[in-house]
Amino acid sequence: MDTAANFLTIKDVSTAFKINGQFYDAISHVNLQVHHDEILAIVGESGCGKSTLATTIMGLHDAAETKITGEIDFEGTDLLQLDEDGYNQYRGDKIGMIFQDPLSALNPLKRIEDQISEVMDYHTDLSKDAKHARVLELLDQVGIVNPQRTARQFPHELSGGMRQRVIIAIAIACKPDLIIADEPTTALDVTIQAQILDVLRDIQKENHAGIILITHDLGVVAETADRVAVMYAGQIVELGSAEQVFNTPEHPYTRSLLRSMPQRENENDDLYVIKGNVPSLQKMPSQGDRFAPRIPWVPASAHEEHPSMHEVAPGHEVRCTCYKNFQFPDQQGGVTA
Ligand SMILES: Nc1ncnc2c1ncn2[C@@H]1O[C@H](COP(=O)(O)OP(=O)(O)OP(=O)(O)O)[C@@H](O)[C@H]1O
Repeated sequence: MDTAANFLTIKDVSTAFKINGQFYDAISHVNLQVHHDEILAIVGESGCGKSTLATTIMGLHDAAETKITGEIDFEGTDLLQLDEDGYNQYRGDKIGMIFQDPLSALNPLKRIEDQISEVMDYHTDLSKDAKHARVLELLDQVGIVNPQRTARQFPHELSGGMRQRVIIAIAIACKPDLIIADEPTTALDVTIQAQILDVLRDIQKENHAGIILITHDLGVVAETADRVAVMYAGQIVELGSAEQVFNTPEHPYTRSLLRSMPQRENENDDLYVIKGNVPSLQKMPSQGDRFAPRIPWVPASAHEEHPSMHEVAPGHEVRCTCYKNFQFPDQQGGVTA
C-alpha cells in the first residue's frame, strides 16, 4: 500500500442550501486531499461550513433542498455520482463517521453488542461467533476495560466518554479507510477528550486510516492533527502541516483564531476578540475577500478581487494576498500593501 497516496480528493466542491426558494452556497469551491495515515483537521468558527463539508462527503443531503457541484474522488469513485444504495455500500464500511453527540447516535433500546454487530451484518458475512469476537476486540481497541460487560449494556448505563468510545468502535468496525469525526470530543470533559483523541490517533496508526477531524477547538487540533485546513465563510483560507499553521500562520483569519485562543503565554492578558460575525449564507459576499469586513483596517488594495490560494512554502497555502504585511492594530507598523 502506498501510504502517501491520496485516496480522497475533493475537487472544486460547492454545496448550496435552498432558503426561501433560492440556493445559497454554504461551502464554495473547496479543494482538498486526504492521505492514508494522517489526521487532517478542519477548523473555523461556528457557521464556516465544516459540518457541511463532512455531510457532503458522506452524502447526507436531501437532493431537493441542496445543490452540490464538483467531484469527490474516493479510491477512484466519484461519491457525488452515487445514489442512496451506492452510498450505503461506502458508509459504515469504507467510510466511518463519528458525530458529536454519542447519545443521539446510539439506539437507547439496543445492547452495545447488537449496535456494533449491526454494521457488520450489513457489510460483512462474518459468523455470529466471529462477530462476537470482533465486538470484544473493538471495545478493547477503543480502550474499554471490560469489553464483555460493556457489550451487554445499554447506552444509558454508560458515561459520555464510554458512549463516544462505542461510537468509535462502530465507526471502525469494518476497518474504514476514511473516518470523519465531527466535533468528537466537544461534549466531553477535558480529561476524557484527551483519552478519546488518543484512541483516534491509535486507530489512525493501526488501521492506516485517513481521519478528517472537524473541530472549532484549536487545542484539540494542536494535540492531534498532522495537517490543518482553516475554513472561513465556506472557503478554505489556509492549508498546511500542523507545524506550519501553528508556527508560521499566514492568513489574518488563522492568526486571529490563534490569537483568540487561551494559551499559557497569554493567560493573564485579555484575549483577542475577532470582531463581527461569520456572514450568513444570504449575506455572503459574491466576490472579494470574505474576511475583509472583519479586518477593516486593512486597505482594499491589500486584498485580491478574486482571492485564490498562494503557496507560501511546500504544502502550505494561503488565500488572498492580504496575508502579506498583515499586522494587528495594536502591533507596530500597520499594513503597507
Ligand atoms: N440545511 C441547511 N439549510 C440552510 N442552511 C444551512 C443548512 N445547514 C447549514 N446551513 C448553514 O450553512 C452554514 C455552514 O454551516 P455548518 O453547520 O456547515 O458550519 P460549521 O462550521 O460546521 O458550524 P458548527 O460548528 O456550528 O456546526 C451556516 O451559515 C449554516 O447556518
